[in-house]
Amino acid sequence: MTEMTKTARILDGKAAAAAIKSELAERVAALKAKGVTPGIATVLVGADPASQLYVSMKHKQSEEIGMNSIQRELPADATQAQVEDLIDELNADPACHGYIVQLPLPKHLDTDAILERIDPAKDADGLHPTNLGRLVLNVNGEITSPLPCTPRGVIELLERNGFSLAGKHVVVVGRGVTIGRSIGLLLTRRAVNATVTLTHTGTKNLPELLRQADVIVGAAGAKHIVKAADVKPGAAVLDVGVTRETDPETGKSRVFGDIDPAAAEVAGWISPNPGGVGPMTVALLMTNVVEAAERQAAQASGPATAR
Ligand SMILES: Nc1nc(=O)c2c([nH]1)NC[C@@H]1CN(c3ccc(C(=O)N[C@@H](CCC(=O)O)C(=O)O)cc3)C=[N+]21
Repeated sequence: MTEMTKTARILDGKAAAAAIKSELAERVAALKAKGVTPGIATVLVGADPASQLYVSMKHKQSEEIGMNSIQRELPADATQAQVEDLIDELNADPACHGYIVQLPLPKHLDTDAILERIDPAKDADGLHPTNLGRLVLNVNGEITSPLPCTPRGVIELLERNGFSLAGKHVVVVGRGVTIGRSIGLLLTRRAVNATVTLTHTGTKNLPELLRQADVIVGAAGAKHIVKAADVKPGAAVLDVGVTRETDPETGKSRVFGDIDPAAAEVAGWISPNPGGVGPMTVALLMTNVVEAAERQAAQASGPATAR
């Protein structure tokens, strides 16, 4: 008797992100031909090394596809008023078509007030209350406002690998705004047509629900909360969770996902972490800004009658 170890196909986020970036490079070139260089900005408050790394990644990749990148920094002890002045400045800057405020912000700042101050048309994260509200209200029509990046990245990663979500049951683990709470708004739109169950660390019958899933999105930030035994054979499993632990013996920091690695032997598809949804988030962040620039350019040259 031969023992076969099945291995899931990889949802390669780096490859899908590279494809998106080459498409974006063409759209950037088309905008430049019309005299518009799409500009992305980041606001970093303080000098957290992980945040600095993430921000520099975003600038490097934006410049690679021909975008203009604007890097703004404030000291860790910046006041609420200083951050809000910078937001007002970027809102008014025609060279900045979209931007993010890198999270988390220092604890003394009112994060919600800062995020709500961003011009919704320039909201590169797609998480401004106005943009989330538009998603809630518009189930059928075309959406002409920025969309949440990571949820959009998850959907693009599946679709670009030939995985159709129509009619599928997606079980999402995690209720944070960046993924858990917002991804259902995209997945249940008629254009995608998936069915969504939103679960979290307080869900009592989580294994039972997971076993019914055609797609599992692990975004609770709870180490290995999704066990191999809870994955339906052939299901697509996407790992978006990040849990950092310091090894007490070596003192080294290690990163764990929400998915038990043994799930790869049961799943049909698996997105690695790193190399999965992370690169997609950056690609969709840039997509939001290019789309914002396209809309702002169209408005500037549009008919003068409609008001
Ligand atoms: N306003 C705001 N918007 C964000 O989108 C946002 C944020 N704040 N704060 C922090 C988190 C984290 N985040 C990541 C994006 C890409 C990778 C990524 O590409 N990771 C690589 C590995 C990169 C590496 O560590 O070398 C990967 O998964 O393969 C990771 C994390 C965006 N965030």
